Amino acid sequence: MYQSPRRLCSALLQRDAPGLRRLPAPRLRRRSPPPAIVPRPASPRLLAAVSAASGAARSCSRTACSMGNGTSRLYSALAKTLTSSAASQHPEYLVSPDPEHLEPIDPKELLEECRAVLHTRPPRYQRDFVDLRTDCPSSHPPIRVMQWNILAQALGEGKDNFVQCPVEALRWEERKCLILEEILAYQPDILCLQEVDHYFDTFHPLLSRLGYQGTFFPKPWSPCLDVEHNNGPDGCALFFLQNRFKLVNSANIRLTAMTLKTNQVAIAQTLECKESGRQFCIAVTHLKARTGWERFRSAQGCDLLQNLQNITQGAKIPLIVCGDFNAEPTEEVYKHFASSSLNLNSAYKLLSPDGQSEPPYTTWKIRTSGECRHTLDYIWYSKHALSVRSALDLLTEEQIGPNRLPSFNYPSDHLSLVCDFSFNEEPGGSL
Ligand SMILES: NC(=O)C1=CN([C@@H]2O[C@H](COP(=O)(O)OP(=O)(O)OC[C@H]3O[C@@H](n4cnc5c(N)ncnc54)[C@H](OP(=O)(O)O)[C@@H]3O)[C@@H](O)[C@H]2O)C=CC1
Ligand SMILES: [Mg+2]
Repeated sequence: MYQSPRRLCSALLQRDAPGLRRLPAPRLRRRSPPPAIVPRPASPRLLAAVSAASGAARSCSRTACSMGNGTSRLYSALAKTLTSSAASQHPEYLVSPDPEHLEPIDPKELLEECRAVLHTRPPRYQRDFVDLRTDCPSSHPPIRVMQWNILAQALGEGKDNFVQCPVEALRWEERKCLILEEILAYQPDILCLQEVDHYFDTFHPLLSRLGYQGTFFPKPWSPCLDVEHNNGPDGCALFFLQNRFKLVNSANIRLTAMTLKTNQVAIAQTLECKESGRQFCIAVTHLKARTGWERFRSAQGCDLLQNLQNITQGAKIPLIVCGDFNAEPTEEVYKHFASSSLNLNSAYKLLSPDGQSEPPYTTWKIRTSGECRHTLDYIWYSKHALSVRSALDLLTEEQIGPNRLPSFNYPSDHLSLVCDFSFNEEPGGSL
């Protein structure tokens, strides 16, 4: 019998964890790329669970481990016992446990449990933070932002055609742990995700119990819904740590293109830092994919910029925009963002020697049509109000490997981007 979901839930039942505790900080370095690996040590007391999970995983057929089973159903069952009877009238993917009724999870414990589930996988690669500090002393801790298209489970299994990726590498019960491991390794204060099709059964309950407040906005006609055994629509999700920020306002935006409503969405939230009292706006989006849709993406980008102009009161409130723009830096939508009156810069350009070039790739996969290596994901920020203190380096080509992504040791076809921001000292013009 497949037992790993039950073992994973053991952290959920813990009663003595005081909330999110910082794990040892990842190493910081200055522009030196040793391709190190991070072993996944299994603690002795977890060995029984590890062997049960791996044995079950080995014997689990693709059908038996399809989306929405195991942990998903367990969480949904839990939710139905904890929330009002009205919840049971909704489809399974809309049922969410009430975090008020759930105990906090110790992130170290959850990380250990993820690593136990993943112990048969190849080791995780080390990525280092590159120190980008200029002369911006700040008395407050930085704000760590993670941008990541995590790959919708339904699209990965049913539509994306990653021809070099074995189906076993995509099994949700393990891929979920790879995603959580990445989040727990970098401990972002703010998490901006695309292609989330396990919000209600996985990310919302778990991240709530790690201290995050979450918002989800599904695509109106998610392509996930075309896939058999799907787990509901995919969409954008935004999480922030409740002990660091207070929500001031929140907007779910359905993007338009030339006045037409489109299938793409964004979430924009104004947050107030509890330490400094300073406000900023954080937005997440996922623009229309595929070649031939460049003008459509450009129009969606213009609509998003217009919305953000209003929300930031004409750039008075500092802004961070995370997204899978599905556009190379040569595209019109990129140019709109780079030249907007919102005064934005793209954080990952700062990793280049001259600070002017985007990285060579943020997604790398092999489809039936061939190899697709592109820079599509960005973290934009108000350059007058914010500074990037450090950024997480990308995986190297050697680390990504010949079969590209996703793989047994990386769960998505897109790399996560992570930056530490601080407010510039002069408050003139910013709230
Ligand atoms: N019922 C209805 O009336 C409607 C239904 N739909 C459904 O939505 C789908 C399109 O939705 P839309 O939001 O425009 O989707 P997009 O074209 O934006 O792509 C959807 C997803 O497919 C991935 N993708 C990109 N390129 C490829 C590729 N070459 N092969 C496989 N997957 C790829 C994208 O991933 P990434 O971003 O990582 O590249 C993205 O997450 C339709 O196929 C239909 O199923 C849409 C509108 C109306
Ligand atoms: Mg995709």
